[in-house]
Amino acid sequence: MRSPVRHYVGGGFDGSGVPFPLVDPVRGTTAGEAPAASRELVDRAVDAARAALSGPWASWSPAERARLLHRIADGIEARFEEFVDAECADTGKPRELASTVDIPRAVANFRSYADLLVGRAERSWNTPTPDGRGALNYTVHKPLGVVAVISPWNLPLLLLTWKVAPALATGNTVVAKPSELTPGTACLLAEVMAGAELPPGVFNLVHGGGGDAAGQWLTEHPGVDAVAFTGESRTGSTIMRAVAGRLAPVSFELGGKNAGLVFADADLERAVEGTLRSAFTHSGQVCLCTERVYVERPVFDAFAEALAAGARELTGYGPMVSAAHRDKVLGYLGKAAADGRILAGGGVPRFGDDRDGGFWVEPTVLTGLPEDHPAVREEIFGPVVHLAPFDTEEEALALANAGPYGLAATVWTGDVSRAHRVAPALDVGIAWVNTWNLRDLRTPFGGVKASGIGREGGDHSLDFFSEPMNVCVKL
Ligand SMILES: NC(=O)C1=CN([C@@H]2O[C@H](COP(=O)(O)OP(=O)(O)OC[C@H]3O[C@@H](n4cnc5c(N)ncnc54)[C@H](O)[C@@H]3O)[C@@H](O)[C@H]2O)C=CC1
Ligand SMILES: O=C(O)/C=C/C=C(\O)C(=O)O
Repeated sequence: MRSPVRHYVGGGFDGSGVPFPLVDPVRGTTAGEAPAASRELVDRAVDAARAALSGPWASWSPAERARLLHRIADGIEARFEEFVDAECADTGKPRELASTVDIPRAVANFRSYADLLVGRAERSWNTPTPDGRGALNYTVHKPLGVVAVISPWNLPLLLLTWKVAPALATGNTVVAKPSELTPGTACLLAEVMAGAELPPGVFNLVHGGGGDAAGQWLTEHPGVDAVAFTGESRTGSTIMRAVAGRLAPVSFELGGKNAGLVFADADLERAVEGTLRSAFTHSGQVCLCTERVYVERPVFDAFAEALAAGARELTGYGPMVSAAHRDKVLGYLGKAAADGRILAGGGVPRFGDDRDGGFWVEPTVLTGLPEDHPAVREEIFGPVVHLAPFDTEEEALALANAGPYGLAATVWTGDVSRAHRVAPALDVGIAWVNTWNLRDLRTPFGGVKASGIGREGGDHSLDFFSEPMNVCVKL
């Protein structure tokens, strides 16, 4: 059984609220419960965050805030195995994934924003004036105020800390709401915060659902100055409407339907290995995963055969996060089976043990569907990839750039000129050439079209969470 999930408001833990069940995705059994925050508790969290803005936190220097971020990172490392346990219990993801990606990246999120903060430059300009004495203009960065951070269930701690770290680095106060499906590591993070000598109210955590629950009450709250959100594009639209009346800024990382392009000049083995990783990491439940691959016709059959064989051989993958999500993914597979061909997977694996009650879907390779088919156009967010051939570079680009999303893409080619021609022509926020998900936390991260608003990462996050103010001094 998990340790109790609690809210953290004004520097104190709080277990109030109607409990909702937490389900083990591996077996489908109830594995604990979490309290749903009342509207009154959400109000208290926002009030605590507002009050903390004018408390001792306001006078912390960037160097002090950077030291705090390192203390938080140290605190996560000190309880590393507990964090891994909680992340696996909530998501069902393989231990290997949580211990090499999710939890180390949460640590890196705090450390890298600490380092960026210390090295951040304030710009200045010498401005000529008619009297010849000039003026000095310089920029001061102020916090936005109370920031709501709303995060999804797929990479719970990674995506929460990706926003909490820069928000605190820049002097804001935070009210965080993790996904109701995966509250465990956020609660451990609050325990780490409680031991990190953070003034009360600087970091607050409330649990509960999205619509007509903690998420909505937070985004509609007049005391929330900005919203940073990762999740579904439709939820992003709802949140935009919620903040529109008070014109609060938003930073959104939303869905994707990411394309991979495999050219005939690519190292095919490397392209297959990379596509297995980009399609099936965390069973496809990463917004950056590849869901459609376009392969140059001369190598289509060889690529399809090798990818399908690789998918059939995959072991050690995890389940879908919930029964509802499993049913959504299987719904797409049902339609795809009727309208196209399944080259690998396509169903539910049988284990002959208690995992048969869990939310599993086989790694699946599809082909033969038209481009307007729901399984090719809509974000499935599961272990499903569709393959289609192309004949020219122009056609490949047109196929990749079609559709409402524009988050990420991969290009597999052995031709350097082609790589530099094709990658920038893709309508996405990030294009990888001969690799996937190689991340440098200083680079801009986000999507175009329905995949997001704004960029996070490096200075982009520090800029979003700050209000730049110009001071002009006549000399
Ligand atoms: N980064 C991405 O691209 C992600 C995409 N998804 C996609 O979204 C689908 C649904 O997953 P969910 O986690 O349910 O995504 P979601 O967008 O519904 O939820 C993400 C977060 O937003 C909150 N939320 C939901 N409705 C809200 C509202 N009206 N106001 C404020 N907060 C709200 C949720 O409680 C959760 O904390 C998945 O099947 C997948 O297709 C899910 C996770 C990440
Ligand atoms: O920041 C990263 O490296 C990963 C981000 C992934 C998402 O935003 C997602 O899966 O939702």
